[in-house]
Amino acid sequence: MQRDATSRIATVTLSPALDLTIRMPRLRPGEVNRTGPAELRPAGKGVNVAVMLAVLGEAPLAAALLGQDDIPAFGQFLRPFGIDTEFVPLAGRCRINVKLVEAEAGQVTDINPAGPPASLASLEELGARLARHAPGIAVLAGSLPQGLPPDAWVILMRALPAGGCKLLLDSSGPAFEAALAAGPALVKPNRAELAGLLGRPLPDRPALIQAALELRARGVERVVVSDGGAGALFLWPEAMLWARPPKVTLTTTVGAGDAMVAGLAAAMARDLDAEAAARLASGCAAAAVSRDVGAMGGGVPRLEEIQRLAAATEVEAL
Ligand SMILES: O=P(O)(O)OC[C@H]1O[C@](O)(CO)[C@@H](O)[C@@H]1O
Repeated sequence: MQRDATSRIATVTLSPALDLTIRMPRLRPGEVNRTGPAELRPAGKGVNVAVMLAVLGEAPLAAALLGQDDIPAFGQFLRPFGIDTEFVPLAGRCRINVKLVEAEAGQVTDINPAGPPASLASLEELGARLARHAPGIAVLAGSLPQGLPPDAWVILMRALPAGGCKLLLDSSGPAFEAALAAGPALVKPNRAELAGLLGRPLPDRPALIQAALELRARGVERVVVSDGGAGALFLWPEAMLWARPPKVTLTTTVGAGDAMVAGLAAAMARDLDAEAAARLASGCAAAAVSRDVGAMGGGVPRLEEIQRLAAATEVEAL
């Protein structure tokens, strides 16, 4: 679906990764673990969001700071999805993030090392290139590379005309806190990230609602707090909802949050109301956690499955 410039979505990843996914019944620490073939594929939060947006029928731009040796592999991976790219090269290789999926234990262990360091000049170059595409929506996703200050997202967004681009933020730690100054239209922390931002535990639903309201009081129009299998809270200007997708068979939790962010960005581009946005985002997340993760380049949910899960999502007004 080709959209006009006001709703063109750009995803920005400052610290992309090659995800190395290894599946095994159970990890035996300290022993030799032999497994079936592992999967290595281009990823990182904004990259994953762009792929899911393409599945939804959008035509996103994926922008990133990227180790120069990996630029061909990322381009090759994204091109078949019809995703345009804008990569500012960094010296060396991007990081390899290890995902250990233990089927018996039903758990995924992520090991996300630091990638190559980035400079302020590379960030400014990315901002200038992004400005040339004049996106209507920018998804700022993932962690920051070494070498950039916590307010890197704010610096990057200075390159875009003020108010000309809606920001959707999915970051964590000090970068999340600092990026609030860029005036995001929507933020999507998970429970732990929001608890980290506010410096207190958020043990139950009332605590999550209170925390989301506090973010709104800080000027964020739309707040989504994802809470794993329990669903997610959607705080919109006109409504507060809890959405819970139907139970699915879990294959991996990796990328579930990114899929939800893609649903939210598409909802924003399509001007969907709170309930429709909650359904689309929940359907994307549920389809992502139950996707077929077999082969290299696989692991992309089908649009029909997203639509089925979106329609079957329970939406409760709070
Ligand atoms: O930038 P972060 O927070 O290290 O997250 C990156 C990781 O998150 C994912 O995007 C999954 O959400 C992985 O593809 C990637 O390895």
